[in-house]
Amino acid sequence: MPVPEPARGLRVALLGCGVVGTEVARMLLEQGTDLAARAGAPLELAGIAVRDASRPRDAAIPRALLTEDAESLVAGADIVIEVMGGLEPARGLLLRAIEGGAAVVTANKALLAVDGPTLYKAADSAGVDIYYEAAVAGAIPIVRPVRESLAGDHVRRVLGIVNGTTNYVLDQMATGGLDLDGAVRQAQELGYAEADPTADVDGYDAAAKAAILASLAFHTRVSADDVAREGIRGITSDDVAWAARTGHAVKLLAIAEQTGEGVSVRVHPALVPIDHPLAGVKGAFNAVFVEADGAGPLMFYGQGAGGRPTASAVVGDVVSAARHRVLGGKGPQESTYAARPLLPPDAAVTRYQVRLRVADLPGVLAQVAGVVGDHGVSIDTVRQTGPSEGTAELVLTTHAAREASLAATIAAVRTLEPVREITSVLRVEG
Ligand SMILES: NC(=O)C1=CN([C@@H]2O[C@H](COP(=O)(O)OP(=O)(O)OC[C@H]3O[C@@H](n4cnc5c(N)ncnc54)[C@H](O)[C@@H]3O)[C@@H](O)[C@H]2O)C=CC1
Ligand SMILES: N[C@@H](CC=O)C(=O)O
Ligand code: NA
Repeated sequence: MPVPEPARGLRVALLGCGVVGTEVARMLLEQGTDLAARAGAPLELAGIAVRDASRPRDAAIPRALLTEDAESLVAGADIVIEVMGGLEPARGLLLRAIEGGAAVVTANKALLAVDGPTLYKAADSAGVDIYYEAAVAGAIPIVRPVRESLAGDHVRRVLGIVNGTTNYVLDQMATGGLDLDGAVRQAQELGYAEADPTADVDGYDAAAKAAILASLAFHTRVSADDVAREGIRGITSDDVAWAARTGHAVKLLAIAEQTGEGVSVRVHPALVPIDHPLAGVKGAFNAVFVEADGAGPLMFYGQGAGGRPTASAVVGDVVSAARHRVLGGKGPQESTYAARPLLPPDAAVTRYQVRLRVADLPGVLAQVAGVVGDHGVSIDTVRQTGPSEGTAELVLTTHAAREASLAATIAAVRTLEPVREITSVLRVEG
């Protein structure tokens, strides 16, 4: 039997050698034999583009591979991996890689949520792959299942925790371990946070991921600007403690829904009942629920951040792209044929928990309840604590109401004479 010709090695260019890039390089170098067998050709790490090649680095990174000339590295590559982050030069380098005929793999959700369509169109025209599993929920296979496994189904809703940093921070606040700033610092040290962690804290990172997931799930172009976004900066330790007292956990949720009217995508903190599976998602773990007509409910769970888990998703994509180089073919392209209308943020319908401090006088509860009812919002439960120093705390939980009705209700309640303070307004989900 003739001995098969060894396949030509594929030149892989790595852009960025931070938390994720270091682990991608380690996997490519340490698992070369297995990866070559799975891809059908050796994956040769041709170089690693960095800002400063003289900086001390992990011992696994061969100095000879480091270059400060990303443009030249990209020019000769079969597969380009972008784990630098940021919009530029990442976008320009990826476009040049695609135009030069390379397949690209990126973890850069911020870029994809802002200008993904430019990259998808370029990849389509050049007939090359663009893969981005690591861009949503780190190690969890979610992009591929939504894009490929559910391509025959009708997805109604995607709901989940897609930011590891904020989940870690809320967890620390709940256990009394650290305050928001201290927990964010620790998330940075653990490699979960973005280069600028305000992207995590203020919900931009989760909004980018929600936009990518909604685009895939609903075959409709959704960009970061289309997502109603609220981060966790306003969440206090008191909110977290009250949540526990009323049988909830505070979570930063990403919710993408398709209704008869269109598509709504939002990111905000919410109270999740303590017996709901999302309430049990701890640390930097993520979980995503997908509800589809045929499949019914699906749940995806795993590590949403961190160097090695994210590198797992990146290297998986590299193997897929390499297989296409060896065997021919191409992965799926962007699908936006449905072009569903995008609904305004205040069209969302959800339940709310409102905490307010009121004067401890007879009839106050009836007065508040009357104003709430006048706005078409119905109260599910009321809880009162106090009195203390002449005031009592009311905790109202509503039935499902439109965001716009709730906003008008809160504005009216705030003007009532006995109302001293609206302490917090949190959505209740799950
Ligand atoms: N850290 C995580 O858990 C996850 C990160 N991601 C994404 O992966 C990407 C990388 O994230 P990290 O590794 O955490 O960031 P990082 O900040 O640790 O690493 C980025 C590296 O790229 C380098 N870099 C930036 N601009 C460069 C340029 N022009 N030329 C050469 N090198 C350049 C930086 O110096 C840095 O070392 C980002 O897009 C991030 O959003 C995605 C999922 C999870
Ligand atoms: N900063 C992100 C990293 C992964 O996408 C997070 O905390 O989830
Ligand atoms: Na993923």
